[in-house]
Amino acid sequence: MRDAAQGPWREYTRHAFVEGLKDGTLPRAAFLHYLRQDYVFLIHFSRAWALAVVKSETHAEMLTAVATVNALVAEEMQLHIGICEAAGISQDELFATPERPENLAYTRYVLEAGYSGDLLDLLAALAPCVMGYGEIGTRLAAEATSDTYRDWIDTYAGDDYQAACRAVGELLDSALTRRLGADFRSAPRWERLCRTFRTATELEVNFWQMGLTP
Ligand SMILES: Cc1ncc(CO)c(N)n1
Repeated sequence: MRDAAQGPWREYTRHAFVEGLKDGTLPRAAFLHYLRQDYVFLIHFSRAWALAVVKSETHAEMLTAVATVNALVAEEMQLHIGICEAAGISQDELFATPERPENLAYTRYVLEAGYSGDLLDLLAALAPCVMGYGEIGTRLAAEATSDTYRDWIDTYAGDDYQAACRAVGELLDSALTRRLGADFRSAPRWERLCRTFRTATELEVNFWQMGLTP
């Protein structure tokens, strides 16, 4: 799926916003604005993973989806709450953040993929978010030249997040095999799933771009 989205994937994982996190040149105001939007993003992203529980067909699928909901709500959103609190933004203020259109477009696209499709359609839309941040985290942990955004980088480079990426990768592989067969890349649906993955990747690029314009 990533091979089918090469151009957008590179724009996503090497966006100017990401490079600013790496070398610490990203303005603090842009980072906090992004983080507030991302908190709202994670609310809807958690809802989409909860929909993955609804669309599961096996206990193993349910387990991974439920673990992802928990990791988002109990861990990743805590990072946002903690950083914002330290910057003087209360939880009430954070929760009341007005949603930017780029944010709304992305999360509702993902939810819609799940509402009208099956688990595969939903996972194809969810995968770029999970896997992209996993890639960005490991690269920045190795290449960062500043400690300014170290907390953020360490969250995505850390063992917990990386383990979640592996679990989601295994879920996607097994869900594809179960529904389309071992040769799922030759199935008629494959191309459309790749297109969904690509669109979600493009929406990630727009999300970073939004982050640069508070
Ligand atoms: C926009 C966006 N994509 C992916 C992630 C990773 O969960 C995130 N926190 N925000």
